[in-house]
Amino acid sequence: MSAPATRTVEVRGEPGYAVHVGPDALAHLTAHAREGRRVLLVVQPGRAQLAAQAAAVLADAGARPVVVEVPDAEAAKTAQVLESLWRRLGQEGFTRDDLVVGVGGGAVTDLAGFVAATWLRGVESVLLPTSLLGVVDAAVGGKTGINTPEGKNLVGAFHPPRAVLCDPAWLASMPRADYVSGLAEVVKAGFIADPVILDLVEADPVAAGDPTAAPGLAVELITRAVRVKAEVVAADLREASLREILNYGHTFGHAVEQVEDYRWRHGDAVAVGMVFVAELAHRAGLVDQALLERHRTVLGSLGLPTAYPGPDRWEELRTAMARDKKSRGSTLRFVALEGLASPTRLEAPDEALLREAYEAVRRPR
Ligand SMILES: NC(=O)c1ccc[n+]([C@@H]2O[C@H](COP(=O)([O-])OP(=O)(O)OC[C@H]3O[C@@H](n4cnc5c(N)ncnc54)[C@H](O)[C@@H]3O)[C@@H](O)[C@H]2O)c1
Ligand SMILES: O=C(O)C(=O)C[C@@H](O)[C@H](O)[C@H](O)COP(=O)(O)O
Ligand SMILES: [Zn+2]
Repeated sequence: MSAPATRTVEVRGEPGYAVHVGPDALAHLTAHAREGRRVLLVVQPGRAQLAAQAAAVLADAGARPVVVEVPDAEAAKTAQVLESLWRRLGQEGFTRDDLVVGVGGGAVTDLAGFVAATWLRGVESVLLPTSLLGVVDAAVGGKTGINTPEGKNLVGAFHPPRAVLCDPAWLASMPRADYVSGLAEVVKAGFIADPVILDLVEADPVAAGDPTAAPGLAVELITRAVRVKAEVVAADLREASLREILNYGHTFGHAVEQVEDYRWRHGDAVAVGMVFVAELAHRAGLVDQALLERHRTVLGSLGLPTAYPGPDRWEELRTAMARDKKSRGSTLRFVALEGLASPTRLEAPDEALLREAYEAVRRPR
């Protein structure tokens, strides 16, 4: 089977940047290596081989790479880890001309991006996402940050990278459940803006869930989702309004993650969140029965959860939703659809409808 060609999605901005997806992605790192340029590679455990390849590309072009491994997953997104990276940059004498490169999943690209945003009030970053969620979501769009004991992503900055590079072959080692969870964000892009994504998944959900067996489909789905995000963040980097559509399914999804003490995968929670808000929008007269059911069939065909059964946790979920970043005062605000690829806001929905939507996602189908 021949490897798919590398595709490039441009993210417009000042400055803009490119997202390269395909087998030649790593070669684009050379464009960011200058003679003598110091480069801090912030690396997730397990990604040392890729980091070594990236360091070699940089060194061959005359740059001076420094490789630092950070703790795995959310343990990387702490003030302590951030401080240790600032100290290292100081010890190595990094200046404003130098570069930070993140190698790993979304946790590391968030951290590396925030180190770059804060060192000397901002140096350049290049991100090498190695998870599906990383390439279609976390690494693109300029949101960087860390967690505090009070919650996720509470400290951060908008600091777009200078490039995002991903060879889908890097994703092959991902556990299947994590890959499928990342597909929830791809499906989200389908519902809010690009229905071809839904058609592709519906045509062959097995292939869509297997980047090794179907690398061409993986590149197609990834670049389509990246294009949706690129268009949105180019128009509204700081989430003044339009960018909120990327939060489709996240109001209920974030609440499930919180109530479940973050034991649920993010994409799994977003999948149930999309079904919840589709149920809500259906009851509000915005979404017809066919579009509602399409949520269940597309997500379910990939093996994503479409229900949140179990004991009644409505009060906890309702409280968690009120703390959503999109809330204003005590008013709940949802991103909903008023038709396929036609996102809108659903503000202060009737409490009875909210409860009905919850009961609908409590019942497994
Ligand atoms: N900035 C944004 O806009 C944005 C958007 C979405 C998510 N995020 C953030 O991204 C993070 C979630 O990203 P994630 O799902 O990539 O999680 P993650 O970075 O924690 O990675 C999940 C696990 O997968 C492993 N992993 C990574 N690449 C792998 C590979 N190729 N093979 C095998 N294992 C691999 C990691 O080591 C980790 O154990 C969260 O912190 C979230 O807040 C940010
Ligand atoms: O990039 C965005 O904007 C998003 O909303 C993308 C989401 O999929 C993602 O989960 C993001 O981390 C949510 O951001 P946050 O503002 O809730 O931290
Ligand atoms: Zn998300």
